[in-house]
Amino acid sequence: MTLTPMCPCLLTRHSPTGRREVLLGRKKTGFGTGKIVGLGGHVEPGETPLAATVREVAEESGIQVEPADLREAAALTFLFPAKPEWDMQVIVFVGDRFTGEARECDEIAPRWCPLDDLPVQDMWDDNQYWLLQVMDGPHLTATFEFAADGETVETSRIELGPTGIGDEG
Ligand SMILES: Nc1ncnc2c1[nH]c(=O)n2[C@H]1C[C@H](O)[C@@H](COP(=O)(O)OP(=O)(O)OP(=O)(O)O)O1
Repeated sequence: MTLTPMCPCLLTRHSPTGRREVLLGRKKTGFGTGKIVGLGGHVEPGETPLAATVREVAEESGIQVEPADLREAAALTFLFPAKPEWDMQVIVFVGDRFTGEARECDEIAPRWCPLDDLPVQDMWDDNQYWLLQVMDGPHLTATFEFAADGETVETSRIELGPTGIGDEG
């Protein structure tokens, strides 16, 4: 089984009215075009998931984040039995310290979304099972298996607890 390593990042802030928001973005190109996802992307060969996250956030939004200001929040496996070439190993990082204003690029249109009103209908189905849990909770390790439509989570296996998987590069 080959799992493509990916690294979505969830940056948060408080709006002027005190609402907590997370930086997501609508994908304009490539895999998952049209979906709203965390900023991030592929971990390149020889790169750690943390370094890839810092690089992808800067490339996709112009926002600068220091590695020390990110926390590994989850290690997720996405399995697509009907499309195994889509299988992924995803390390999710979260953080609330960064500099710069998010700007749109060719790949993605970033937008701040209230955590209490996420655009779930436009997000990957798996997000409903883990995204809010990882914002403040303990490290999460989980596997999601998608149905033949490539869209719907058919089974999920969630276990709590640190794994350290993101440190391995
Ligand atoms: N199922 C699911 N749940 C949550 N998040 C995601 C998925 N599938 C996903 O692809 N994602 C996330 C992971 C990444 O943050 C983005 C997709 O990144 P992508 O744009 O494909 O990666 P890049 O490396 O930027 O792309 P290219 O430059 O190679 O085109 O969505």
